[in-house]
Amino acid sequence: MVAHGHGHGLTGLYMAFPAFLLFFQGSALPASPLSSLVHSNNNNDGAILEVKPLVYECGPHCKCPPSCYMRVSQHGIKIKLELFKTESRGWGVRSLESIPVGSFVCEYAGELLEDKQAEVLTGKDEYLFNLGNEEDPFTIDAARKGNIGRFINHSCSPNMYAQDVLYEYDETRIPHVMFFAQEVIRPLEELTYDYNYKIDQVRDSNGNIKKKFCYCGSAECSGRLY
Ligand SMILES: C[S@@+](CC[C@H](N)C(=O)[O-])C[C@H]1O[C@@H](n2cnc3c(N)ncnc32)[C@H](O)[C@@H]1O
Repeated sequence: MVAHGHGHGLTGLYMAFPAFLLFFQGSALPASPLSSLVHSNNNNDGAILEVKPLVYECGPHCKCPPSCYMRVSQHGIKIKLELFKTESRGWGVRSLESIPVGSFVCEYAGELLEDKQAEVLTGKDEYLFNLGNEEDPFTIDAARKGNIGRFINHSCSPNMYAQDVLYEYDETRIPHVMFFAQEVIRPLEELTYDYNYKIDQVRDSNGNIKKKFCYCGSAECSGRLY
């Protein structure tokens, strides 16, 4: 399987789609979600300035209003984004406006797969995002259903990071994957994140190492996506 994703560089990404919601019906929230919040570097403007292992936002069980500053990424895309054709990497996504550092940009939406399901998918693995739990791996598949997040390309010098976020349930194996700006992003600059592949670790169904060149154009480019 070829999926990009968190930390492990195994292989791809996910929004709350119906299958996922059904799966989580009845999941319990922690007794006090606020007590589990990662507060540091989350300022009153709703900016998260560096990636955290996990961020709890306020959820349906909190008494705070929808405008609460602990509801950073759950209201959807607020920035004008544009899909455009890149020269060498297919479709890409750029912002039509300036994005302040730490701002929420968009979610990676798709269907939730158990890793075993993902393994049997063939030919459509470029839209897989691995949620990164080694023992209980889940994958977000944006091949058939997804949002604009599925068109965001990889860069070896990315301007966004993927942040795990929970708010409406407490299932740490299946967080929302939310993209935040890790620097000020200028208008018309392409949005990118690090797919986190490990070179020579991606294999085809026969066990042969797969190679893909990286065309991110960064001065720090490693030359290979995987
Ligand atoms: C999640 S999709 C991104 C959207 C894709 N460009 C499209 O047109 O649908 C991932 C695929 O985009 C291409 N891609 C993304 N970043 C790339 C990069 N830096 N260099 C080369 N190809 C890239 C690869 O084909 C990769 O498998």
